[in-house]
Amino acid sequence: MSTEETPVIELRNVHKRFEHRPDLAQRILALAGRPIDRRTVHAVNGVDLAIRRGEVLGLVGESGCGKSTLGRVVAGLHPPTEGELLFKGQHADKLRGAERLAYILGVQMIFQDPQASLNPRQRVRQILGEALKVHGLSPRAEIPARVDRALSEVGLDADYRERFPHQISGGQRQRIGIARALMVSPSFMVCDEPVAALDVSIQAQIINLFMDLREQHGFTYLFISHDLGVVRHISDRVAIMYLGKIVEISQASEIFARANHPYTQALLAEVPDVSRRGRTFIPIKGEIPSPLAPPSGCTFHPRCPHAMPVCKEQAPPLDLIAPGHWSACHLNRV
Ligand SMILES: Nc1ncnc2c1ncn2[C@@H]1O[C@H](COP(=O)(O)OP(=O)(O)OP(=O)(O)O)[C@@H](O)[C@H]1O
Repeated sequence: MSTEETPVIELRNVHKRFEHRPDLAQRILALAGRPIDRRTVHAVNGVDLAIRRGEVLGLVGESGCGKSTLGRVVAGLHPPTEGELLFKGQHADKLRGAERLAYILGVQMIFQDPQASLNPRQRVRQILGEALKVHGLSPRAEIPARVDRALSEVGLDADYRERFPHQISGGQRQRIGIARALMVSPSFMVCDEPVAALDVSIQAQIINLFMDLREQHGFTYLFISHDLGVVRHISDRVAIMYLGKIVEISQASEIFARANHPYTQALLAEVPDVSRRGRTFIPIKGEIPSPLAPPSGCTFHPRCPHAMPVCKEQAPPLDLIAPGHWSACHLNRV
């Protein structure tokens, strides 16, 4: 395989498990002697995924299905519990020194809540310059000019340099988060619900900024969102996640025109479509089960309108059902 074809990121049978985090009520009950629930949360449950250079891969699914955890695994913030993570064809856990730094800086994460991810006690120039200083990536004298360049790339003027995060609006704070990522010249961005906390009008501006940056720098994006409208707008391919697994993946146009998996079909049916007034709104039956006790077989079977006996017993693998289109459903096997 030539370097051109090597995916930027490749996951091979990646799992991420956590010890269950007790909530406040459970911690209070534990003080009274009630045993703490020590079951394991299987947040990512055997994901195979290759992300190609320059593509925008949208990752969609309901809250709690493991999207953020998968994004953090890709960005190197969570080591996989099991399976392999490759960056440009090299095993991420074997990278050392400059190669490890190239991965850690090359894959930047943009978070939903820029307020929480920006140090409230630092001015914008300090927030933006920090990684360059820590890693000795630039002579100190050159940092202010690089800060101004990054601010200009995200559409902010140099006046923002001296401000603190609380002196900036939500949309502008997200621009600062993106400028901070740009400072270390990444090639890949994991965007975890980056516009979910913003007003709709601001959302469009930030999405346009992501697309402009992609054009200028050739970035690759893993774009995590529960909003199919946003994902449809920007993605080349879309992966649908359910209880820690990818259940369908294909070109975005294919997913929206010919969704195969009953879960994807249900998600699409949930998107209110203003252009088709009077369309019936079909919510997905029931709630997403807890990853502490996932259902047997196909984990979607308790909510699936087409469930068959085999669905309760065997987990369907991802099958190739059309060129570039994979879906994990027993209906494709009967
Ligand atoms: N550090 C952690 N410790 C324990 N459990 C965790 C941890 N991080 C995530 N989880 C659990 O893993 C599961 C998947 O969470 P994750 O945040 O990845 O889902 P998500 O699809 O991104 O949801 P959301 O959209 O609500 O952020 C959840 O049950 C969550 O409680």
